[in-house]
Amino acid sequence: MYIVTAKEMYDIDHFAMTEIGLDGKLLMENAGRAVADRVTAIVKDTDKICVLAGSGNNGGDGFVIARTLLDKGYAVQVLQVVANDKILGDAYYHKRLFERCGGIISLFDGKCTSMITSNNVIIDAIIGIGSKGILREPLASLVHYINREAKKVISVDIPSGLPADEGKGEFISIQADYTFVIGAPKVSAFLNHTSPYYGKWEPVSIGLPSRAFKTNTSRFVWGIDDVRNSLPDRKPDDHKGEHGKGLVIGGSKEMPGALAMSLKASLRAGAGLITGATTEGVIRMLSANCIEATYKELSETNGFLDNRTDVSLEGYHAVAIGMGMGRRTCTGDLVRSLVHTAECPIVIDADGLYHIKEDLLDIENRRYPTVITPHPGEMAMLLGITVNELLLEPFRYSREFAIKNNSYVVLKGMITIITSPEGEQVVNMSGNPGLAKGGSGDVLTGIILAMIMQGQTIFQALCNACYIHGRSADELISEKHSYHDLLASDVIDGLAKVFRIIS
Ligand SMILES: NC(=O)C1=CN([C@@H]2O[C@H](COP(=O)(O)OP(=O)(O)OC[C@H]3O[C@@H](n4cnc5c(N)ncnc54)[C@H](O)[C@@H]3O)[C@@H](O)[C@H]2O)[C@@H](O)CC1
Ligand SMILES: [K+]
Repeated sequence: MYIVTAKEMYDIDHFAMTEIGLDGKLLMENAGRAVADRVTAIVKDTDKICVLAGSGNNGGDGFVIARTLLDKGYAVQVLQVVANDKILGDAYYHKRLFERCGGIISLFDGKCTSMITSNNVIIDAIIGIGSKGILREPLASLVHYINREAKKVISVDIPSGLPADEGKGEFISIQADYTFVIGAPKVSAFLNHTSPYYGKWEPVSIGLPSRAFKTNTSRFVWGIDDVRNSLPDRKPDDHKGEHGKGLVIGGSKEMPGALAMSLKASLRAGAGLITGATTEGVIRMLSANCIEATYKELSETNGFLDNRTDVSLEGYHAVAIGMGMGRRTCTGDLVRSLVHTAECPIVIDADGLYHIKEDLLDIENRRYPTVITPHPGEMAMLLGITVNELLLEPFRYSREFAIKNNSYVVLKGMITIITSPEGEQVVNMSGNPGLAKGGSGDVLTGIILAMIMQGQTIFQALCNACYIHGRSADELISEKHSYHDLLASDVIDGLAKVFRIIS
């Protein structure tokens, strides 16, 4: 499933019409019918439906929906929210079809709000992705009224007034209960501040060819089929070396568990051999608990790693660094020197991110893949901006950082955005609020480390790791756990089921 900006969606429509030859009226017919089909699944035969139709093609979709529902026997009428002379082109064509089928259209006079209260389902086809700036009057007041009074609101393509793109914090929008997105979800369906306006959303296909999407966008949602297609099988004659020898560097006297979580997750996610490099004290605590890992003792100052040991990375296929190591200056020296010298992929997480902020050039100049896995607070810290600024435009900030610093960025959050150094972006939607706990990130880093040693591309490995991590939490919530009690270590145990589902 692709994710589009408004411009990309217009380019896709344009491509379908000019390069493929699909007629705009046909696309509108397909859109309206597909939405009407979904509407019939969520309304009752006895419901009274009011379609609000605006001036553009979104309004045109509304006329098709109204005609289709009328034909199916539903009590449906249209409230046209703009003057007659504003309905033009394909929308006018479909308005006429609706009228000729016996459809009734009322004109919104700025007051006739009884249409909203006397119908129990509102279909919002006021404005789609053509919305510019903040909604003007009288539509702004109408939207406020609907949000206050309407019973069930179903938006067509996007809640009217909501921006399709990121970077816009001020708007007046319909609060939908359901949104049927036309062709592909828009970027705003994935942002913290705009996604709640969609209610439950679902894409509907209108016959736009996949060539049109491939040509015009490079952003998509990673799903289980993508995992199945890219995760390499384990062959009967494989040996442990073929599944990667990974090194996890982290831990301190204050946070020994973070390292344990990454080690165990990495082993459960299929790594061949995993070594934990940490302080003597942490090794003593963990070794009985995580017996499948091996350990390497590093030098320390008062229980925190320092840079006095000469850490050899010879023979390791990938390294993860940062979890539970703390923010002592001596530890920072170790992180920066390893990032500088490691001749293999390196995953930097948690306090490791804090330490690299001082010298991002170390990352930019690396000749081997670098993966950073920040949550929004860490990403904002790396960028020198506020979390609110980041969350207003997470796709743009991630892409700019990844390209500028030649690194893969896994920006964790309600949804996770994975960006390659070339700017390709994937969204992972598995996972749930039960993951908002200490240790979840350490588990994800462990899974990432394992995945990047399994012979997929680094980008696929990151997408698969995020999907698998979130899916484990989803399976656990659907069975025996709740958002409240789920622990990071449960997510490690849940991996067994996810791998069985995938294979
Ligand atoms: N081939 C296509 O382009 C297709 C488009 N489709 C639909 O068409 C929509 C896009 O259509 P349009 O580009 O015509 O645009 P819209 O229908 O989204 O809205 C454009 C209209 O809204 C008005 N408007 C914009 N900003 C406003 C504001 N702040 N306050 C008040 N009025 C404002 C404009 O004056 C314009 O008349 C999509 O969202 C989708 O629903 C579908 O029918 C499928 C095919
Ligand atoms: K709409």
